[in-house]
Amino acid sequence: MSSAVRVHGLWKRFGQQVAVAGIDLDLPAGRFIGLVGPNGAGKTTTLSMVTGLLRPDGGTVEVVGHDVWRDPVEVKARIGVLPEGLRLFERLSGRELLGYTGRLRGLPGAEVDKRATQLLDVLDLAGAQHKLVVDYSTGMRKKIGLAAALLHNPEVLFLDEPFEGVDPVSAQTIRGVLERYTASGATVVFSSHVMELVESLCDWVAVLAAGRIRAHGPLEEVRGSAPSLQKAFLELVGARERDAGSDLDWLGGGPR
Ligand SMILES: Nc1ncnc2c1ncn2[C@@H]1O[C@H](COP(=O)(O)OP(=O)(O)OP(=O)(O)O)[C@@H](O)[C@H]1O
Repeated sequence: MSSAVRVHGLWKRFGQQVAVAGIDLDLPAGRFIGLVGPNGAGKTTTLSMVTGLLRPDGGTVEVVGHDVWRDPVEVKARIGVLPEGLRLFERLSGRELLGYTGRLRGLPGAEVDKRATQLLDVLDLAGAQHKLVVDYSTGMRKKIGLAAALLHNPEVLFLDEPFEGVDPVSAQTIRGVLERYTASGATVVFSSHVMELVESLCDWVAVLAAGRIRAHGPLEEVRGSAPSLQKAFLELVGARERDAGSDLDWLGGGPR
């Protein structure tokens, strides 16, 4: 089994807050991989360090055999990233953004045009291609960000919460593109706290909580005998079955 990503002893601290507490991970190539964990678990921090956006305090990261921090250009040529809080060039149209991204990636102009037309079409953005990105909706921004991340046909695609704020129709479209991409041997690593989504898309998962890996492996292995990934996840992160409401006796009907 070849690895898409190898992480060893990864650490990140923000002041007193330890965000990532010594993670070891070996993510296999050609899989649809989900990085799951509750809010604040360290998913974004981990993905930022793995993709060369945030320097770790300690540890190493290798992507397709190259060290991310020693060999950043080699790694960045082989990966696509859809980061959280995606920043785009707002005053470009969707089509111009792809044209610019393609040239930055060193692709010939005619090839960029061809790929951009196909991606805009598949992602249902052809009608909005000449609109400025600043006027795009949340879902449209995710889709144009995804198109920009895919344009150079990366070996590994990293997506931070790609379905957040996306309607079901756009989610289905994104899903179709990603499934087709992994079916051809490429690797997707995406973060989410929506278990149903991860369970239906991924064949390999890593569960992160409080900056540590709680479980990782093929989906069936991590799910174990639990009826769903959600249940397995709640057990793994040690969530108590709280009586949500006993302290909120003022909430709802009755005197205000
Ligand atoms: N730039 C920063 N400065 C200070 N603390 C930070 C910073 N970035 C992250 N943290 C802290 O690190 C921890 C992990 O945050 P991170 O954003 O990686 O979690 P996450 O799993 O992506 O969460 P979510 O699902 O809510 O997006 C949190 O406690 C967060 O408050």
